[in-house]
Amino acid sequence: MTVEIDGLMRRFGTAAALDGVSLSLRPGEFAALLGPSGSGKTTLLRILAGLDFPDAGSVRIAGEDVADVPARLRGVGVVFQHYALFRHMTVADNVAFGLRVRPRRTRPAEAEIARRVAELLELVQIPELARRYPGQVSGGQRQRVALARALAIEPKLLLLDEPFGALDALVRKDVRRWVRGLHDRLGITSILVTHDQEEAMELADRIAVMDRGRVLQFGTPRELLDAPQNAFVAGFVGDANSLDGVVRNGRLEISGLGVPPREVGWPEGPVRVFVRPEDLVAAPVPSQEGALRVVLVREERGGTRLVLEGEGVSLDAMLAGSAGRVVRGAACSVRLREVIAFSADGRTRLTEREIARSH
Ligand SMILES: Nc1ncnc2c1ncn2[C@@H]1O[C@H](COP(=O)(O)OP(=O)(O)OP(=O)(O)O)[C@@H](O)[C@H]1O
Repeated sequence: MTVEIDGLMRRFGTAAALDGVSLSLRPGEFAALLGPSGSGKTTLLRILAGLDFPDAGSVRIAGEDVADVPARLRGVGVVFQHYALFRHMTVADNVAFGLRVRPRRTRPAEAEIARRVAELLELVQIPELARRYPGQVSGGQRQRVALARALAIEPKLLLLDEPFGALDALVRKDVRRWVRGLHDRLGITSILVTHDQEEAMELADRIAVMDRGRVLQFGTPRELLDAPQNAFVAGFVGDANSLDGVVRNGRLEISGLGVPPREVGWPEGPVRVFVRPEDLVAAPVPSQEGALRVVLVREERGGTRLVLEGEGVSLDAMLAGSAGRVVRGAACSVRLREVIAFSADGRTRLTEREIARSH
């Protein structure tokens, strides 16, 4: 089932919540909308669900323009962060709700509804909770009820708005893996709204990075990490250090790192430079030589992660494998392995890996 979103605009007063959003989803795809608060993610989801309407642009679901299709006839299942379960209804009645409110013509008989609810509770692995009320089950179980309720109408498209936000970290990991498995088994198309990168990276086939009502890039997690198309994506995805740089006389100078200028074939002028922690390799030096100081040391699986501070900069770096141990307060120098840089307006990617080659 395809979803084609074309040129969506949505204004609230003078502010544009969506400012020309176009996206195309493949059948069976799991997409995520990732972006800071207020970037328009929920507005886009609400328009897809038929709970809000665009000022311009179109949405086609399975080839059909849904502008005039009311929410309950769109075949779209929605799960919100706060479940929105009916507290006075049992788990089974909550799941049955979407079927019972159908117009009589398409409403299944009660026996059929009961059969489908039992099947769905099996699917989400909580058959024993059918007669309980939402207040009598755990957060993770409530989330499963909300999913079963969204799936009851056999949606072609499943919309998930921060569905794991209210769960604690451990349950969250479990539930999201399970949701991805369910998506794969049912063969539906899903869109997840989140501001948690790790969640988007783990769950989604492709991620749309949003900022201020626009989609700045739509790509696989790998594409976003390896080839960000603009400075916003480079800074937002993957914890990169963002640094001021300038190209002068054909050489790139990066402020605050204490690394020598490098020859680059870029136009003269200011640039924004992004360096991932793995590509900023630190090694201790005698204290009078180092411009950078270690302020935090954290042991990780892949090595020792450091936070370094220098004149006007705070950097996430990795300790060189050969460096032994460092303590807080130690002086360090750094070596750059790979950088991604953009022109000052953030729109033109200059080049990658140029610095790496010059080492
Ligand atoms: N009903 C509304 N009335 C006025 N402004 C709104 C309304 N709904 C959303 N907005 C504004 O539109 C912009 C986009 O909001 P939206 O909720 O889509 O962002 P979001 O990316 O989902 O944010 P969050 O991650 O905080 O949920 C925000 O500036 C918000 O204040």
